[in-house]
Amino acid sequence: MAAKPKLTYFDFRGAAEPIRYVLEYSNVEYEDKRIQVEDWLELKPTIPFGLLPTLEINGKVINQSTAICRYYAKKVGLAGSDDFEALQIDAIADTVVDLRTAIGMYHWRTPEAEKPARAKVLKTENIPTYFSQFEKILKENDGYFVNGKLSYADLLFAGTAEYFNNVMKFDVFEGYPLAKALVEKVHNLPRIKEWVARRPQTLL
Ligand SMILES: N[C@@H](CCC(=O)N[C@@H](CS)C(=O)NCC(=O)O)C(=O)O
Repeated sequence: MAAKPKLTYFDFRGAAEPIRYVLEYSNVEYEDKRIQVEDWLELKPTIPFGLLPTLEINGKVINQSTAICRYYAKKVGLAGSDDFEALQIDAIADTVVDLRTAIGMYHWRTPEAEKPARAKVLKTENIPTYFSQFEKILKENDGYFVNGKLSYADLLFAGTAEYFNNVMKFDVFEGYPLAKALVEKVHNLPRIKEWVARRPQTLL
C-alpha cells in the first residue's frame, strides 16, 4: 500500500491551507506535518528550494502550493473541464496567490517603521483593486470564479480569506458581498466545514 502523502508546513494556515482544503474536499488521507518556526533554520537546507509547503508523495518531495492544489483538484474535477476553463481557474488561483504574497511580504518582511505606510497602500490601493475585480468576476459567473461552478480557485480563495483578514487586522471583505458569500459557500461544503471545525487553531 502506498504511504500517505505528507504535507509539511509551519504551524500556520498560510500557503498550506488551500492544499489542506483541496485534500480534505477530495477525501485524501494525508499527514499534516507542522514544524516549529524555531526549528526552521536547521531544516531549511534540507528542503528543496528552501521553502514550504512541500508534499512528499511516492518518496518524492514536491514544492509549490498551487501546483499541489491543482494536482489533487484535477482528480476530483475542480481544475476545469477543458483547457480554457482550466486557464481561467489557474489565472484566478495565481492572482489570489499574488495578493497573498503581497500581504505576506508586508507582514513578514517589512521593517516595523515602514509597516503603517505599507498597510495604507495595501488597504487603499492593492486590496480594492483585487477585490473589486474579484467581485466583478463573481457577478459574471453566478457567485463562483469560473463558469458558475466550484473549482480549486474558489477553495484556494476561501482557504486564504482568514489570512487576509488576520494579517491586515480589518475585514478585507467589507463591501464585497459576493466574495464574502463565496467564502461562506466553500465553508459550508460538508468536508470543509468538518475540517474547519477540527483544524488546529493557529494565529495565521
Ligand atoms: N510559491 C511558493 C512560495 C513558498 C514560500 O514563499 N514559502 C514561505 C512560507 S509561505 C517560506 O517557506 N518561507 C521561509 C523562508 O523564506 O525561509 C508556494 O506557493 O509554495
